[in-house]
Amino acid sequence: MWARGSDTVDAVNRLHENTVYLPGYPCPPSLRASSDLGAVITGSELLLMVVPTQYIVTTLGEAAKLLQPHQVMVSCSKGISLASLETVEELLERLVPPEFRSRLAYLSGPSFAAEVAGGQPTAVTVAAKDDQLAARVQALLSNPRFRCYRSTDVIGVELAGALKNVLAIACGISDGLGFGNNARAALITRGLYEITKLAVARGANPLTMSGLAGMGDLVLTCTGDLSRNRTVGLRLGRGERLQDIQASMGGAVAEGVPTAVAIRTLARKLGVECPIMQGIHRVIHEGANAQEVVTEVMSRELKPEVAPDIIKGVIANGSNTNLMEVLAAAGPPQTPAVAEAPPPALKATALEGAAATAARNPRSILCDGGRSGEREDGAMRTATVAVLAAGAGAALGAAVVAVSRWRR
Ligand SMILES: NC(=O)c1ccc[n+]([C@@H]2O[C@H](COP(=O)([O-])OP(=O)(O)OC[C@H]3O[C@@H](n4cnc5c(N)ncnc54)[C@H](O)[C@@H]3O)[C@@H](O)[C@H]2O)c1
Ligand SMILES: O=P(O)(O)OC[C@H](O)CO
Repeated sequence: MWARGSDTVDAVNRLHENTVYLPGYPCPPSLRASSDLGAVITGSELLLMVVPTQYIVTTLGEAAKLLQPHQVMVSCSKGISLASLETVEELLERLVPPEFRSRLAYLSGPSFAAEVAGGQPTAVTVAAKDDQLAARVQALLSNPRFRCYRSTDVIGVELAGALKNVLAIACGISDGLGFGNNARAALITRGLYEITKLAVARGANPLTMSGLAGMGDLVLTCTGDLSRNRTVGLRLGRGERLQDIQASMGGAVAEGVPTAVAIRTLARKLGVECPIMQGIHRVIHEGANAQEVVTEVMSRELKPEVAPDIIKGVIANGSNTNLMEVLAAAGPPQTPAVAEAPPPALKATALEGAAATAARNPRSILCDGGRSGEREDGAMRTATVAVLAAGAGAALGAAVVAVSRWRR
């Protein structure tokens, strides 16, 4: 093991415990620590790179040139470079020799170090562009207490791991302000939507966001008090200053603090709207009042839960997902049959008609068209219901009937 500080090296070699960063968890006596990075790199077959993202370039630097194609490097860092807006994948591909690029893998997912060290059951994702490399790392690192899944969606796994840290700070702030479970659940859910939009805009598979590196790590870090990012948020919400919080962390890092800056710039460049992430940036880096930011975010223009252009992006980027295989296998889409909203007195008949149309057509899905919402003074209206014939209807099975009613 390489460590920067001689106190860490000493503690691991003499006491067989990382008393500086992970006290209370004995290391195997066979583990040797050194501060000679070149020696550690050249003497290893599989390297785990676990340096905080903002220090990767200065730490690895010239030593990256020592890497040989028979070796493998697995990054466990979760962040985005503030200096260049690069993901860890992009940073490493720039630093290592060209022939080593195919030897890079990325490990991410819900994994508090203390629980892993304590032998608690943990599941993570290992991503590599080459599935065979991912499978090799998966086999090497898995054991009955540490289960690795594999993926080839490197950008998805990387962005999910980096962006959840910003949301963990948001959840901490919310809890620190005294908001309840509803607020935390809303932040996690709408935060995942923002992560998905950004990741899909960078070419990620949307399904990765519901996996261990996405939803898994997001839930862990937003709700688990072992999280440094959530803890920073909690203390901010209770009124402490960021500088004081960071100064008290003994060198430990909350990756979400710099990632919040990087992601604001990245979101602007990609043209992706991320109100929660932007709000967090304003609170932690611009000194905005958290209560006021919450009110602003909650008072924005009302909108659909999932924007239509996101669905298009998801389909376009999900070309290696089962969904696209299902769509392709189901053949060309059929002409949509649409049942428009009837006057209130006739609605039951029209809805039954729409449902009957769906039932006759095994390839159809019946869903809420979501187009109504216009006010008709004091009147209660029934939502427009559209029967959309989608090619995947047959494969998806049951038709869903969603009818909504509302009163203003
Ligand atoms: N701790 C976890 O539970 C956990 C789990 C999964 C992934 N990660 C990721 O691993 C990465 C490292 O996190 P950690 O928990 O090991 O860090 P940490 O907060 O425990 O420790 C910070 C580390 O950064 C080093 N450091 C501080 N200043 C530095 C500098 N100027 N140059 C080089 N190194 C410097 C310190 O020596 C120390 O090793 C992060 O990207 C984190 O998101 C952490
Ligand atoms: O302590 P945090 O907030 O850096 O989170 C640690 C890991 O990323 C959890 O998977």
